[in-house]
Amino acid sequence: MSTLEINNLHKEFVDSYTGESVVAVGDVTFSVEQGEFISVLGPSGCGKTTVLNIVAGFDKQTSGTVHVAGKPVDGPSPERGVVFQSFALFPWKTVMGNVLFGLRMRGVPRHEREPIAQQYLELVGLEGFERKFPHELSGGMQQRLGVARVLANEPEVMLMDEPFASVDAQTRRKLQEELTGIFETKRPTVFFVTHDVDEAVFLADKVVVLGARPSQVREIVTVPLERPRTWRSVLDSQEFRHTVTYLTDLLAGDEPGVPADLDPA
Ligand SMILES: Nc1ncnc2c1ncn2[C@@H]1O[C@H](COP(=O)(O)OP(=O)(O)OP(=O)(O)O)[C@@H](O)[C@H]1O
Repeated sequence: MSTLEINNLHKEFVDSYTGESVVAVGDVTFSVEQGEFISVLGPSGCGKTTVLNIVAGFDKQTSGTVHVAGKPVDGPSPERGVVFQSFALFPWKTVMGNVLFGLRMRGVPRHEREPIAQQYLELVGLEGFERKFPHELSGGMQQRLGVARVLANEPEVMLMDEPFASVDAQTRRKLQEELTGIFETKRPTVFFVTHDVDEAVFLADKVVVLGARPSQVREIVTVPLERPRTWRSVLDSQEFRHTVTYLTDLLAGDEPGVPADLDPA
């Protein structure tokens, strides 16, 4: 049994004013194993966020099924923690308070909460900032807090919707490396939506490529890179460049080309 199983997912939105319907997700089927990192790529508007929202329980599919750890998804749950692009932290709570909140909601006994929260804050490099408020942190630190808050709940799957899109390019690289390190330490199951092919390949074990609307899975590409990964080692690797080229061609709608340096012609 896979941790996340999506079968024949289909979603139509009906415009309440005109009555017209938009097919946001055509027929999407794929699964994610426990401890696997999946990136989801696809053209703008192909339904990536809609699939994520349905897995999160924020939205309901028109047809098809989503199971997490064998149970059908029925509304939001800390078992499917979401890291948002906009951070979505509690501004009135401290860094520690933001992490403690989920633990309290989950019914973790009071005396266990703080050590668990501390462990996850250390994991994301926020030790020493426990008593600060979110507005006192940089964008990158807020995003790391978002990751700590979700992981402290030990979710079945961590859902991430372009979490690094609003931070500068240099911080983004750093956060991607940190997320890889966290993934390699804790091995959560991750479902990561992005537009960025390099990011998708750097982070993931597999990249799920969705086609244009009405979306279907075009291909699932296994990333042939060993872990641990750093940008330095990955950028030097032929496998990384070939995988990025292959996916870029796929997204452009071309037949994937043979990389020039492998072309015998
Ligand atoms: N609440 C909604 N009501 C009506 N249409 C919607 C709604 N949410 C999404 N859509 C439509 O569904 C389609 C898929 O949107 P979605 O945001 O899931 O795509 P996406 O692949 O995540 O896009 P992007 O890459 O641009 O972020 C789009 O055509 C969008 O306009």
